[in-house]
Amino acid sequence: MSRPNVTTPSPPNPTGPFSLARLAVMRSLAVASPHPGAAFAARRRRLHPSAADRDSISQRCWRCEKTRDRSFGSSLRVSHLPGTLHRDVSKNLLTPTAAVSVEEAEATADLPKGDMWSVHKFGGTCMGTSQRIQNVADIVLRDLSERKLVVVSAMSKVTDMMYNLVNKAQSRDDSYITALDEVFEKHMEAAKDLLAGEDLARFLSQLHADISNLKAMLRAIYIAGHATESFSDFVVGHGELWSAQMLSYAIKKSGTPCSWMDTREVLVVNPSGSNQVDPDYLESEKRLEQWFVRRPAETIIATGFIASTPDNIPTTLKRDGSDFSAAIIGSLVKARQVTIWTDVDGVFSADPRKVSEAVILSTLSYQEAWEMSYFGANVLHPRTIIPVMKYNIPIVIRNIFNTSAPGTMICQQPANENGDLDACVKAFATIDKLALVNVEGTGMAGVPGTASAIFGTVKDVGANVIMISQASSEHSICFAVPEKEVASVSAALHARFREALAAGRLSKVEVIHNCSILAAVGLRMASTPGVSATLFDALAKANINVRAISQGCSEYNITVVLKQEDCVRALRAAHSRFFLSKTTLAVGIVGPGLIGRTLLNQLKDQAAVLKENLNIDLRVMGITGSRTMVLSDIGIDLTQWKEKLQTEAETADLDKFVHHLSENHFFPNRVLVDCTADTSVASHYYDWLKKGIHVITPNKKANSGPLDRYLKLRTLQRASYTHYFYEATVGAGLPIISTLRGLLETGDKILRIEGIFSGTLSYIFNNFEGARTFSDVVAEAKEAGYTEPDPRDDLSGTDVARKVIILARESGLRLELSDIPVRSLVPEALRSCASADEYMQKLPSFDQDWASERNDAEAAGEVLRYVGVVDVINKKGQVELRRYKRDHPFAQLSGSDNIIAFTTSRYKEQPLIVRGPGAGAEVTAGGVFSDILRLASYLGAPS
Ligand SMILES: NC(=O)c1ccc[n+]([C@@H]2O[C@H](COP(=O)([O-])OP(=O)(O)OC[C@H]3O[C@@H](n4cnc5c(N)ncnc54)[C@H](O)[C@@H]3O)[C@@H](O)[C@H]2O)c1
Ligand SMILES: N[C@@H](CCO)C(=O)O
Ligand code: NA
Repeated sequence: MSRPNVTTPSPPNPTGPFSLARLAVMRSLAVASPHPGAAFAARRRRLHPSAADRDSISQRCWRCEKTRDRSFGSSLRVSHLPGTLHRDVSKNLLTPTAAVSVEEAEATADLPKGDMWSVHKFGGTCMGTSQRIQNVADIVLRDLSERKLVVVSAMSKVTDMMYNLVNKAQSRDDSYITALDEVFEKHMEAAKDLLAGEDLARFLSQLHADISNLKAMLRAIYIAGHATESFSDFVVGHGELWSAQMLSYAIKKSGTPCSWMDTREVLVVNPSGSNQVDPDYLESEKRLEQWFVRRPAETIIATGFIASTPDNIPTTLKRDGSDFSAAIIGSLVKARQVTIWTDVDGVFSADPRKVSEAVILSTLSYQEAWEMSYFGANVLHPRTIIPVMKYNIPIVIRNIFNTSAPGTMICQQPANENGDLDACVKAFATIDKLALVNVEGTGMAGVPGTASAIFGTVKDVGANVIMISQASSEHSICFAVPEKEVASVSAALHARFREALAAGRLSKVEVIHNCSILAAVGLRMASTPGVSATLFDALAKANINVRAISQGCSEYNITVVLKQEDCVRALRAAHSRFFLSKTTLAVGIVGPGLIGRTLLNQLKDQAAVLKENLNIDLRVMGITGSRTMVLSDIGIDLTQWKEKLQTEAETADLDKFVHHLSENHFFPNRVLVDCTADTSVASHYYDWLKKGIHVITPNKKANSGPLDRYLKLRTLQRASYTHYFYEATVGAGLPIISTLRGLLETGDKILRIEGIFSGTLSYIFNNFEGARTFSDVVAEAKEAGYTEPDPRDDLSGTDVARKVIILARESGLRLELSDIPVRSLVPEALRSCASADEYMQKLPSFDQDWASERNDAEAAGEVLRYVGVVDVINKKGQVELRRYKRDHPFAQLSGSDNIIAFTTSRYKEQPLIVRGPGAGAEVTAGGVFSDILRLASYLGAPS
């Protein structure tokens, strides 16, 4: 395939189509001249190949790059890539020719993609300095596409500097002259850094010429005290002219042929009201074709932002104009891809300033990008998407400062491989500072024209309606408008409906201030059940009230209106539900003692597995002891929690701790794990549950405390969707509570629960043999971590009594702790010991008493066992030291084993027995951990 002729950048052309002189005539010719003005036409004639010239031109379609090396005038027709809708360039520009032969068509049908155009756009930041321009040149050179069209903005800040020149001149501030000097300096410095030799000389000569033209024009503006829009656009557009030329020289420097394009020669747009323009694609296409004939180049640097009217008056594409230029040009050349280079890694799933865990989206559909840009996500202006969408040209947003990031591709809907709900919602966005207007009344239902009257009134005050919702009962219609417009909207509605309000046909026109919108955006929400349920569930769990809802039947967007103060929390809750692991739990650990720290270590070891296998994301947001606490917004690094509790700790404050957890709605599900033995901590469960915080604990104090409190707690918990789990309070990790619940919930009748409920006392009596002393064995049990923080709680039987109470209440008995007769193993003399240590020190003096009690039992072929009984039939509980024959199951235990026998209607002859270690750090923490996972599963984690 032969190469087209390539032209070098055009020499400075002070009398070119958009010179100062030209601008002046253009205005006078504007109406008379239906085609590019006289100078442009002359230049075109000059550049247009004559028949003789054309003989030497390699004919090449400028879009699909099919090339024909034929002399002009011979049979020539270009075949185009399938599906690219290309027009035959030869038809438009060259002599009509015979149809292409079949062989020719076949030979050209499958041109590789790389043969097509790649369009890039580099914004002002990318073009900020000479070094950055060089970087842009390098990126362009690295793109191996055969044809490259690069759209550039002015160097950063230059557009503002240029507008400033105009403003100064028209307000007769003669500092415009020094300001223009600054513009000159900036470009001269950059060019000197970047270029050398002849290229530099050419550029500087052009720059000089442009600056002196601008000076004259600004002078005219200064004298007139006024600049028309086209004058202003003419001045401002120079930033792009200079940056495009500099880049094109920089690329040429590396030996790669390159042309620059003044897009005012090509892009034709019509003004279309409120600071917008509509491209004239047909005319632009025609002019682009002409441009290519004149300057067929492989790499073209085009000016962004600027264009001209059909009458060749310079204009701009307005806001985000360079993106728009790239999209229009991309669609004109049917580019393979349009890459928009910017300073972010791509489009985020939510505003990263509000959601620190927002992720970069790898793909977005055109519609999604469109929706996102509406919501102010700094993606692309919606109009940028329209031109490329028509031809399914992907737009890729990439970070010039991080070229390793793949960016976000905006393209036709990519396949949803796994049908996940989270693949349906692509992103979340919010709009603040809104007010809801609610028009309500019985006179609206079935009355055609009410909506029209309402919105006609809103239109008359020029307010922008952001969202509308009307339930099908038609008794009310509500809509959101910007807060700053609501006063006039409300006043206008009151005036418009004065009579209806007076007559009672309308009951109110109400304004709800301080609202925000949260929108979930995703093309695949359409026809996917469960998306809105998941969204609203996430909001409900975060305790967020929804004021209004709107979803169009296109289903690209679900919009909810909420209180502005809830908006960020709502955004985070929704985002984490869809974008983080399926079940995300914010955990607060109270009491990092033996059980608490063992649990933290287990969480640390298992977190990755849970995330990977069960989609459960556990984040420990805070750890508090009785003196210090450490808090985190995203989750404490569990490999370092101990150090953090020392180095980053603050004074413990349980209220603050709970507030931190409940107010952090980054994670919608929150659980407090009480690993203390503290009654006062347990007394907070009610409030925590009320706040929507789940509670998990091995602490027996709440369930064995005053009956009325216990009942209140259970009633609240049953009436809410908040969970309270306490498996480890009885038998540590053994499934005691869950077994009992299983029996009860399936309709079994509990008759009696009897067993050894104390790991400590089990250990003591299992090991209190031979020459061993009682006090030694107690010390061992304490050392092994079986005892309560104060071992007297075990020895006194209180711990067992608490467990008996817990099971009794679970079985429906309404007993108080004081209703349970308990045989205490703490000698009377030691009950008043001030501390556990003092008790442990004095204990040996009672070893002899214990030895004789044990010996008595042994002599009878029996062992001592400390048992608890829940007698459901007689509604009683009891805790005592009993003697059992050596062959009794209770006599067969070892270590800290618990054994619990459930005698029920179904398990009457043989009780259901659960046996195993019932105390100790690992098994207890494991029991607490499994409650956490039970909670996760209640909250929706997969089983
Ligand atoms: N050890 C076991 O085998 C076992 C088995 C089942 C249940 N339990 C229960 O587990 C809980 C913890 O037992 P442990 O052995 O880890 O006790 P521990 O004394 O080692 O730990 C308790 C921790 O809680 C802290 N704490 C106390 N009051 C606090 C408060 N108001 N605020 C914050 N922190 C406070 C303490 O400073 C300590 O760090 C107890 O309720 C116990 O009954 C223990
Ligand atoms: N101290 C208790 C811990 C388990 O609740 C025991 O020994 O059984
Ligand atoms: Na248990």
